[in-house]
Amino acid sequence: MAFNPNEHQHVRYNPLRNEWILVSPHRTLRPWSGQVETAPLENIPAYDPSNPLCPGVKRASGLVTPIYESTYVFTNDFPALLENVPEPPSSDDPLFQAAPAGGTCRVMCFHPKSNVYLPTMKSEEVEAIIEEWINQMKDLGRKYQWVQIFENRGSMMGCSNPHPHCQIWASSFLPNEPKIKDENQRNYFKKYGRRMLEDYTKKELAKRERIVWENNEWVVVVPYWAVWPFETMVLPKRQIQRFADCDQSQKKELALTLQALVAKYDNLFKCSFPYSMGWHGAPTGDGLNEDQCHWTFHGIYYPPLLRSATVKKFMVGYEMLAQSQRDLTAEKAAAMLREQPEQHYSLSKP
Ligand SMILES: O=C1CCN([C@@H]2O[C@H](COP(=O)(O)O)[C@@H](O)[C@H]2O)C(=O)N1
Repeated sequence: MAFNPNEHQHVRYNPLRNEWILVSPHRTLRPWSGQVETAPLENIPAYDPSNPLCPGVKRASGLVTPIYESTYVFTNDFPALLENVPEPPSSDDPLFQAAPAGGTCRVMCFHPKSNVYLPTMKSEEVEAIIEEWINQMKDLGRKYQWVQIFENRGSMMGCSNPHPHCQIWASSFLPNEPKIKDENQRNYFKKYGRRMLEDYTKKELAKRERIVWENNEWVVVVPYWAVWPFETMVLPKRQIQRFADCDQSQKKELALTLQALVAKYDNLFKCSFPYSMGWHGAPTGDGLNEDQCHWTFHGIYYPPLLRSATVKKFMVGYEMLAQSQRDLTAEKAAAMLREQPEQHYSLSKP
C-alpha cells in the first residue's frame, strides 16, 4: 500500500525549532466522549466603568486611563519583569545556574471600545495598532535584547480582560523560543546561503497545499509542521528582518491580512476564536548591531480549539512526555480556514 499523508501516520520536521511532530490522520475517525466546554458567551458592553482598560477608568496603580481615541499603552501594574532590581549571584555549579532578568511589561489597548474585534474594526484602526506595535518595538528595542508582543485572546487562553488588548514584555535576555529560532535560521543560512523562511514562503506559495490567505505583501499558512490544530504563520512575501522594517504597503496589507485571518478563525466555529499570537523578528538591543541576515520577521497564531467552539486540544500525556501529536492534518486545517469567508460572521446580514 502506498503512503498517503492524509491517511497514514508519519512524523514531520520543524526546521525552525529543530523538532519533530507526530501526525496521525487515521485518528480523525475517533469517537469523542471527552470533555465538552460551554461556548463563552459574547455580550461584552462597549464600555465597562469597572474595567481599567476602558477610557477614564482608574487602574490598580491609582492612575486613571485617559480618554484615548485609538491605542493606549501603559506599564503593567502587576509586571512579570521590573526594572532596576537586585541581581542573583553567579554560580559555578553547572546544576544550579541563575542569571539576571531585567525588563519591563506593558499593556497595549487596541481600541477605546471593549466590544470590537480586529475584523470588525476599520482597517485604519488596525493600521494604528500595527503602527503602535512598531513604535513599541523601536522604543523598547533600543534597550532590550528581546521585545515580545503577544495577544492572549479569550478566557480559554487565560485572558482576564475582554477589552481588546495585548501585552508587551521586554527582556534583557533572549528567551528560549527566539533563541532556538535564531540558532536554526542561522544554521540554515550558513549551510545554504539563503534564509530559511524566505525559502519556505516561496515553496509554500508554489505548492499551494497549506495556504489560508494571501495578498500582495503577506501569506498566511498552516505550517507543514504545525502542532496546534489551526496554528498559522503570517509570512512576508518581501524579506524583512524586523517589524520596524515594514514599509507603508506592507503595513497596510498586514492590517487587511490580520482582519481576514481573525474573521476566518471566528467564522470557523462562529465564536471569538481563542488564541495566543505574537511576532518574531531579529533580536534588538545589542542585536541591532549584529549581523541578523538569517532572520525573517513573521507572525505566529497558536489557537487551542480542536473541532468546535467548546472542544480544545490539550498538550498533555504523550505530548508532554514524548512529543507533540496531531490528528487533523495541516493541509485539512488550512482548507477549512481557507474556505471561511473573510468577512466576520457578526457583520453579515441576518
Ligand atoms: O489596573 C490594572 C488592571 C489590569 N492590568 C494588567 O492588564 C493585563 C490584562 O491583560 P490579560 O487579561 O491579558 O492578563 C494584566 O496583565 C494585568 O496585570 C494592569 O496593569 N492594571
